Amino acid sequence: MKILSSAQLREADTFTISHENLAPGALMERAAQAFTNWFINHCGREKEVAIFCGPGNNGGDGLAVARLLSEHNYLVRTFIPETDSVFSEEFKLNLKRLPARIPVVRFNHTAPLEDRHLSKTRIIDALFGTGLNRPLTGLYAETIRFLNNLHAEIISIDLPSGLFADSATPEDAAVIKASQTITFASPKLALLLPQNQVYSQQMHSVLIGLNIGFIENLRSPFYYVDSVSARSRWKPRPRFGHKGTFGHSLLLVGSYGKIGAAILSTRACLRSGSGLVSVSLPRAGYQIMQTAAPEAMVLADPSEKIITELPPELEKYAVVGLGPGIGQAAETKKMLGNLLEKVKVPLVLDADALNLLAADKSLLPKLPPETILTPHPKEFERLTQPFTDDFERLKRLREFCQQYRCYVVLKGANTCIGTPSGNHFFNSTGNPGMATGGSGDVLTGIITALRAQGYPAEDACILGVYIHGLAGDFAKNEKGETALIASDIIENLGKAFKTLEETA
Ligand SMILES: NC(=O)C1=CN([C@@H]2O[C@H](COP(=O)(O)OP(=O)(O)OC[C@H]3O[C@@H](n4cnc5c(N)ncnc54)[C@H](OP(=O)(O)O)[C@@H]3O)[C@@H](O)[C@H]2O)[C@@H](O)CC1
Ligand SMILES: Nc1ncnc2c1ncn2[C@@H]1O[C@H](COP(=O)(O)OP(=O)(O)O)[C@@H](O)[C@H]1O
Ligand SMILES: [K+]
Repeated sequence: MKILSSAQLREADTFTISHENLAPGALMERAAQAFTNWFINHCGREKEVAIFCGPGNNGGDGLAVARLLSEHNYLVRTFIPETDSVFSEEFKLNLKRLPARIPVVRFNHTAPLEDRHLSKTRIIDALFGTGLNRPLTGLYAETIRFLNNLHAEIISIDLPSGLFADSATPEDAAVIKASQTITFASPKLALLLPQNQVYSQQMHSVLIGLNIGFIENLRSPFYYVDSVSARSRWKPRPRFGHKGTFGHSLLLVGSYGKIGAAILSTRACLRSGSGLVSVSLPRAGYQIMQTAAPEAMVLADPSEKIITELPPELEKYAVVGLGPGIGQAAETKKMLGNLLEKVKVPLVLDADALNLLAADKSLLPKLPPETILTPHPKEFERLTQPFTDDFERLKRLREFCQQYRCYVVLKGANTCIGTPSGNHFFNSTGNPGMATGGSGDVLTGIITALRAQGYPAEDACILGVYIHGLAGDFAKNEKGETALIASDIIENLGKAFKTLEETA
């Protein structure tokens, strides 16, 4: 799914209205209906609903939602800040349509709102959406601070008011802190970035019937990977396939004390469909690996504690995955340099392989084209340089991928995959339970296995990250977030792949 900017959404609104000859307010009615459907499914009638409406079309949505919720027997009040803003036509239309039974409270100061028991209500924030063009001041800022201080549940329509959709919001700006944002037509870029997490704990995107053909022709470097887009990249295994069809993965993983990382990536690789898996690891890990993963073939490095050498016949493997648990010893770094000189098959680099690259950036131009790197934000910062905000980080990601013709999987909530063509794919699966040691090693195993099976680098990254998160979500259903460990993700890979297989 494409992530559209505010300007593109405006264009798509205008095109849809004129192309489908929609009556004034008809598209807003669809949006309000989509929001209301979500609300009815998630929020009971036990609490009163207080809807704060701004002067533009976001406020118009709020008024339409007030009418629809009242028709569904919710107790609703609306609140309109009195300023010298000009009300939009659709705001005025929906104000006219508001049934007389719904109170409209106009206020020019928040003090009189103190005794309206708002902390016991559910707040709907319809002050500003994608039309915000400068930080909020005056009564609007005061209203936002007042609402945040209530510590009530706030549900934002389209965007938390005060948040810029496509660029960095100034740090001291007044922005609603929502528990949920129900966003229209396309997830907004700002809601996918960690720096804005305080403004919306959850985000849910709903469709409002914007013209599909028009959206297909819009150009955007940003995509959201949902179940439909993940499924479209998945390929069934051919009936006459044999283990040779699905590739031979070589993993170079582990060091003394970190053989666990090697086991996690190996098991994940086996569970993700690689035809064969070989693991090269320090001698200390040989027996442990043979016992922990009998399906894998094990090659022991001459060194007891670290990886110092490349196994022979690199060309017989379909892919090489390197990094989890390897440490940063000088001999291991030499082996990495050697690998970059010799390797002719796709590479997946993670963890200390990335730290070794960061410590000697002269190795970066030697990365074979289409190498996949899977850093967490700190590792990415070491590879590039510190950034002031997440928008700058996205820019660095784009530049890095283009400069080194590589794919970067920037891990975290809504992991972002950068590609050499300048695109960014944000993942939709996963949960904070996955923030636990070893989760990343599992991801390396998955992506390596997908590359072994012949998935192009872009598909291997997108599908791998999606499946990893989906398995994490299944693990969360069983164990909850707190107790979740990386092995639980591996145990749920079967269920995750099966979900794709059955719905593709
Ligand atoms: N278009 C459609 O058909 C559909 C649109 N939809 C909905 O509309 C929303 C977008 O609506 P929108 O474009 O009217 O923008 P919105 O966010 O309500 O605010 C604009 C108003 O705020 C003002 N303003 C801006 N910044 C300000 C500031 N800092 N401080 C003070 N004022 C400020 C600006 O006036 P200005 O002062 O800049 O002249 C203008 O009056 C979108 O998020 C979605 O919810 C859906 O219903 C689907 C169909
Ligand atoms: N809050 C979160 N939501 C979704 N996924 C997360 C979250 N936190 C971490 N993850 C995922 O867990 C993995 C952690 O990887 P990493 O930091 O490399 O861990 P490790 O080095 O311990 O294996 C990444 O794939 C990341 O996307
Ligand atoms: K809003």
